[in-house]
Amino acid sequence: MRELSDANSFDVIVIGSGIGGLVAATQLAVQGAKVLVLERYLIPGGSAGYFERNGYRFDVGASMIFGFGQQGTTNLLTRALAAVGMHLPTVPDPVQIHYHLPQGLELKVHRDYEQFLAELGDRFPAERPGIRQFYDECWRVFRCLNAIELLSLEEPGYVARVFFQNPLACLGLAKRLPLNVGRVARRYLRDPELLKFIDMECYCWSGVAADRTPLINAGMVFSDRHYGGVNYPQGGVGQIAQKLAAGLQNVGGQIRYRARVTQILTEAGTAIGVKLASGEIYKARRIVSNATRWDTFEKLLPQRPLPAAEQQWQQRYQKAPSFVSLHLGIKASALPAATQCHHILLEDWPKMTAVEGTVFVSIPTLLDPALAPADRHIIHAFTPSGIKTWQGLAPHQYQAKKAAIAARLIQRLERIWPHMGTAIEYREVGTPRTHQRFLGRTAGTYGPIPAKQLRGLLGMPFNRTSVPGLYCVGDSTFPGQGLNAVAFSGFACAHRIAVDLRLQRQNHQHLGDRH
Ligand SMILES: NC(=O)c1ccc[n+]([C@@H]2O[C@H](COP(=O)([O-])OP(=O)(O)OC[C@H]3O[C@@H](n4cnc5c(N)ncnc54)[C@H](O)[C@@H]3O)[C@@H](O)[C@H]2O)c1
Ligand SMILES: CC(C)=CCC/C(C)=C/C=C/C(C)=C/C=C/C(C)=C/C=C/C=C(C)/C=C/C=C(C)/C=C/C=C(\C)CCC=C(C)C
Repeated sequence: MRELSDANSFDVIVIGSGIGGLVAATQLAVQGAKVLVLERYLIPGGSAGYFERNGYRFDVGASMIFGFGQQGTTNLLTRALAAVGMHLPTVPDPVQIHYHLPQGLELKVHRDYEQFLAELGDRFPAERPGIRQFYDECWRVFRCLNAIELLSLEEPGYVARVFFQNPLACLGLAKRLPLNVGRVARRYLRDPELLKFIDMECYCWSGVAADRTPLINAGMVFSDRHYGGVNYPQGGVGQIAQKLAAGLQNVGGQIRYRARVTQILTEAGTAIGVKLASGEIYKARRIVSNATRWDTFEKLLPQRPLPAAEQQWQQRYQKAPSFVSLHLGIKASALPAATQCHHILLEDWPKMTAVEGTVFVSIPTLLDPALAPADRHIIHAFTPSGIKTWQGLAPHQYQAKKAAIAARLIQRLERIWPHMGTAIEYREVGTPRTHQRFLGRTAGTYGPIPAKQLRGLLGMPFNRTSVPGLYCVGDSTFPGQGLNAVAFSGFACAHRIAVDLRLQRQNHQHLGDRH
């Protein structure tokens, strides 16, 4: 391989600027590593990106944001930004989700825990004590997490330190790592409709029902929504990545856009660099992939047989379907005054996990009106869809299929907001093909979901891989999907690399201060 100038060699190269990649990059840069982020798209953020049309600023995907609290240790987005001197004002969302479920089950998850329990208890009076016991069990997980420094579980020094500092919290977590929500829910709850509701409470962020959803993750989601709360970043979700990227550059890191990595280069089995579509080569002591595991091992390392650990992982985890996303700009008059920002619609329980079953709706302009022209709102309605049915279509067939699914979605939205259809001023439809193309995620997948019932989070890989020098970050690593979850993965990955590159000792105090 030809000699590279100093400008082309780094301590760490991060492939992709999703939130996972950016958190890893910023954490390493503040510890003095020479970091380069390579992003194939025009702006940073990946699934947490945005696009602008006709005066509307639409979020690409993520919109219900955890991790922006002000206290504890689980407010990882607040911390990641602060580490590079950044702050993002947010707007508190008073209701996490307004559910519209079968048999007229209308329910709001209030930011106030007692108000939520009271509303759920009114619907299932006989289950009041069990409801409290179940959600309190989730709080126990959250309190353990929120009491400890959150870094790499692959680093024995950290695990020993954190255990010594807070043995009860660590034992509490260790005990619950192998558990799924379903088992715990059935311990306290009996009513079949209530158990279906718990399935939906899990499915809408984990992509699977309660039986397959790790309790640790549920502890985060079901408690943080009442603790730090769900908070919408002012200026849109895209601001998180914009600020992280700006912060990265302020602390000496570099980021390049339109820089698609086509290959991870190896020497004697060790990852040593990357090759771009342009033919340019960059080298680094460590390579981090924020692409999904499928893309990393099947596309960026195609010349190698799939490592045994990855084969095993692929048997345990499968690709969650992608989504069809309907982005609308509507006249504000179509929404009644007390409308909430996030909604979930389902008409038949058996369709919960089916393609076009559950509809997710986000109306971020209720929290930040500046995202749309005056007297207008943004509606982002999305529903699961697999890529197969979108492939091999002629352009007119593709357009017709998009129009048909948009019409079906609008009809379903009209059951809640009857004037929606006539209030639409702007419309754009994204499909699994769109997500695959713009996010570089194979089949446009939402991320890995258990292919069968697993032991909680125990099967989820950490950041190191079986290829020396290569690490993964983002939602195909522990603890999975979610911006706050991938932020954790970014902190953990940076920590493991800092130890491997011996950055940690000189900077430990620095990192510790920020935690
Ligand atoms: N909260 C919500 O409402 C919501 C909705 C959708 C998604 N999400 C979350 O967003 C998170 C995604 O975060 P993430 O960090 O794992 O990944 P990501 O997919 O957001 O980011 C990966 C980045 O890598 C880039 N990339 C991929 N391959 C590349 C290559 N070969 N060369 C250069 N760049 C490349 C992509 O363009 C993208 O910017 C998920 O956890 C998901 O759950 C949340
Ligand atoms: C020493 C000993 C003994 C032991 C040790 C133990 C330990 C220490 C352990 C630990 C552990 C840990 C640290 C863990 C961690 C975890 C975490 C951080 C987690 C997190 C999570 C998060 C999550 C899951 C989130 C998620 C979210 C999401 C996904 C969201 C989404 C949403 C959606 C999609 C929806 C939308 C809706 C509408 C629109 C309506």
